[in-house]
Amino acid sequence: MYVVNDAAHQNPLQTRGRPSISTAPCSCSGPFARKPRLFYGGHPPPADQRDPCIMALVNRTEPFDFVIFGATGDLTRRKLLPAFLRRFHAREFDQEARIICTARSELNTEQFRNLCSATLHEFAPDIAKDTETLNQFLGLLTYVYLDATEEGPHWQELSATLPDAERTRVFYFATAPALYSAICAGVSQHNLITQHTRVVLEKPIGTDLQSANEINEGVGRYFSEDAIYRIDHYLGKEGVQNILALRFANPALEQLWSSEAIAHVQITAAETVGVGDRGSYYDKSGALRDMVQNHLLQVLCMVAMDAPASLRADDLRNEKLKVLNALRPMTPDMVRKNVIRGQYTAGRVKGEDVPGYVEDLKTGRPSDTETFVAIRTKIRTARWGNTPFYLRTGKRLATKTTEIVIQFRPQVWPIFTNMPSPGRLVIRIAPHEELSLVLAARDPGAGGFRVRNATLHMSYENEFAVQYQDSYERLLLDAVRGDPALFIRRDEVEASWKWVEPILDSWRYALTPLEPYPAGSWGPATTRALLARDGALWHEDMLT
Ligand SMILES: NC(=O)C1=CN([C@@H]2O[C@H](COP(=O)(O)OP(=O)(O)OC[C@H]3O[C@@H](n4cnc5c(N)ncnc54)[C@H](OP(=O)(O)O)[C@@H]3O)[C@@H](O)[C@H]2O)C=CC1
Ligand SMILES: O=C1O[C@H](COP(=O)(O)O)[C@@H](O)[C@H](O)[C@H]1O
Repeated sequence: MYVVNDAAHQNPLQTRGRPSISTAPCSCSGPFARKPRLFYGGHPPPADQRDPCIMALVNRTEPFDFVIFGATGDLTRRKLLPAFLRRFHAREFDQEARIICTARSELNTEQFRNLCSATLHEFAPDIAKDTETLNQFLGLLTYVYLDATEEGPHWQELSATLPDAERTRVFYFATAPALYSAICAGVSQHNLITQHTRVVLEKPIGTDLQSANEINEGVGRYFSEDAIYRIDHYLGKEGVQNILALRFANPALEQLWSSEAIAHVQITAAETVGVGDRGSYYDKSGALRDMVQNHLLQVLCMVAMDAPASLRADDLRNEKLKVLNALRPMTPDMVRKNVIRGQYTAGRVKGEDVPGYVEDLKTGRPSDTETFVAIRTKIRTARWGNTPFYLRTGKRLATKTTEIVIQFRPQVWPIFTNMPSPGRLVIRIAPHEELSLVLAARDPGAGGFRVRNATLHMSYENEFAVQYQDSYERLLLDAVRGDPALFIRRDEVEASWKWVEPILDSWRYALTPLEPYPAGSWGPATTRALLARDGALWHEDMLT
């Protein structure tokens, strides 16, 4: 049988999708013997359709211990456990792995596994229906009651689940950040930090620069920076990583990648969902902290950074940091002119009536938290100095869309009398990964030389016949393997907060009005004016 070579790789960005296989002889007989079929890291076919010789070309991990703090929470249920189940099903790790789940709910392991079974049927139904895989996976889970803020025997119980100091050990903090320091102190006091331990921090890393520093220092007292993995799930998205390939594997495109050819860049993360049951968190956060400080700025970095020397973590992070440091600082006057903040009111989304934000909160009190933000900014570099970047995100918008629009400049001396609007490249990340290049083309037929726009379109789903990983699948296993390339370094967090803070300060003095927008729209009406003054249109307006 052909077997996967388990050699740990150095950088999944470089090796992902092409791990080596060793050629131990196949022990099978019949039509499949010596004729292995291969698939690339996606989900293998259901068990009953599996070719006995199929070996996933996935980078198998060594056995590891993964401890989740906050294992009864929403994130663990909806994202972490389904992601692990999928990777287990793809045979990226085997039954020697241990996933230790901790929280304050009074449960034993059997009760916890039963809860997980129901959760996995809900959030990974395609895999959970394979009972053999599901049961094997549930067998990896152990539940330990643990209140991070209290000393007590539960820490010894946790310790007892971690007998092997030589194994990779990951602590995943899926709790409120206020608990991070207490958890670090607990694992340290009980000698649970080994030289093979790393820690994954969920967002938000703070609500401003000072609180971010407090969190980073709190964790930094126990873990060195290279053992701290700050997750930003946007970096794990296939479409976001593809920005690297698009830019740095297509030199012709990279030649155009500057203010010389690019009039402006739009980065949009629009959601149709409202605040849901995360109101108590969201109302203290708002769209600027929840989405812009982290996800949108990271995407902006991927679009704007210079080519890194390699795909190694620090090379990537150094280039991203330069972009963050080059963002034009916001003064109160600039915030007033360049930032729109809005809050959704009742409206219709996808054909359904939905309530406004304040009703969604169910507190009975008004709120001045923004559920929408649009920002016009510039990057003070020779490459980008003359190109505005527009960022926009919001809840209860017209469609679920995450995309980047690269708007090219118009022809300097048009020889055609009826030139259409200048071309653009649209990098769509959600709901599907797609690339569209809008170019001018001659309209065929009689009637003179007419030019109009035509679109070259590529859908990743059609182009690459693989079902690729969700970002949490990728990032969890990157943390296990010890590859920090898609995680955020402390100085990036600080630089992001430094840029965002003046906006928050200016809002505190009510210098920017909170504008209502109906659910199902594209945000407050003034959002259009932000671009109109540069003679530009948002993407949806270009299409009408
Ligand atoms: N949910 C999401 O979609 C996202 C969440 N995040 C972040 O992930 C983190 C977790 O979010 P989420 O799952 O939604 O939060 P939840 O409130 O749903 O879950 C919190 C978890 O923390 C546990 N917990 C609370 N207090 C203690 C304590 N003193 N000791 C030990 N465990 C404790 C809870 O256990 P118990 O209930 O048993 O007490 C529960 O398991 C947050 O930082 C959030 O910002 C980030 C991105 C998305
Ligand atoms: O981190 C967050 O991201 C989600 C949006 O993520 P996406 O992958 O669906 O684009 C957002 O809903 C949530 O408020 C925020 O905390």
